[in-house]
Amino acid sequence: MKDFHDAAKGGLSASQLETVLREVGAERYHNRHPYHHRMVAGTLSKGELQAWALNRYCYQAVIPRKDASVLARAEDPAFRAEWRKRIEDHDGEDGWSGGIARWLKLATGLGLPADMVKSQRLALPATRFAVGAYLNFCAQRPLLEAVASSLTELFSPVIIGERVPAMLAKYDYVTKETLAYFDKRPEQASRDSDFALAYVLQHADTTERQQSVIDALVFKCDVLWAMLDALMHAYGEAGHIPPGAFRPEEGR
Ligand SMILES: O=C(O)c1cc(C(=O)O)c2c(n1)C(=O)C(=O)c1cc(C(=O)O)[nH]c1-2
Repeated sequence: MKDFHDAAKGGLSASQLETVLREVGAERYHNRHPYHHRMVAGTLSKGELQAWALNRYCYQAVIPRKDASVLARAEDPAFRAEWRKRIEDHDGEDGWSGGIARWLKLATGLGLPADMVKSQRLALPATRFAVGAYLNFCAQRPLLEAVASSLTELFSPVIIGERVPAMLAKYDYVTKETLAYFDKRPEQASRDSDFALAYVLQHADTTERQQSVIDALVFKCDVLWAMLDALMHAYGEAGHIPPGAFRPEEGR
């Protein structure tokens, strides 16, 4: 395992920086997590899949809020015009015709009541903390780091490409309609991450800034990783469901 804490030492060219950022993804993105491996192997119980969908809803719900905080600090109108597409993707025209609504459909398609998912009350404490940390990071760190923290999206088409066919093949109750959220994501993620990567490569123009964008991406991988760790601890072998959190009706 590579340690990225001084990966920018001595300064990097733009293409070297891009290489390091991609290495962060190759080593630390959540497609390497055992919960994901179990999902694509078809060995998660329905309760574990429901718990994943329920908890991931908290992440989906915070994305447009963190994007609004990025937008609020961007001084360049062209940057804002590009970045606001992210909010439109998730909220749609009326709040409930975009990605958040499609994620809700995914959760209800797995048998969860919409109100329960939307309330976020039964999410794991660690999910709420991880998602809150992402929101705070984007609100408090410099704009460049907030943009860099979105670069996990460079790798999301890969995990979606692993997840969707496997879920359709391995779980007979999962339908294409339930997974419609993912139909648009790879295209949206590529558009967004191309823009974010170009911005980061252009603006990370000192060794210090280069290290800060690498650290931001590592942090974001940790957010996604921590969410799957929490699911595994609660719903996997250990079975330590925290008080007040979602309890699958069926046993494992
Ligand atoms: O399915 C996934 O594994 C996955 C990962 C990520 C990501 O890498 O952050 C995002 C999404 N999905 C996603 O659907 C999404 O809208 C999204 C927005 C962002 C972001 O950081 O701005 N990441 C992601």
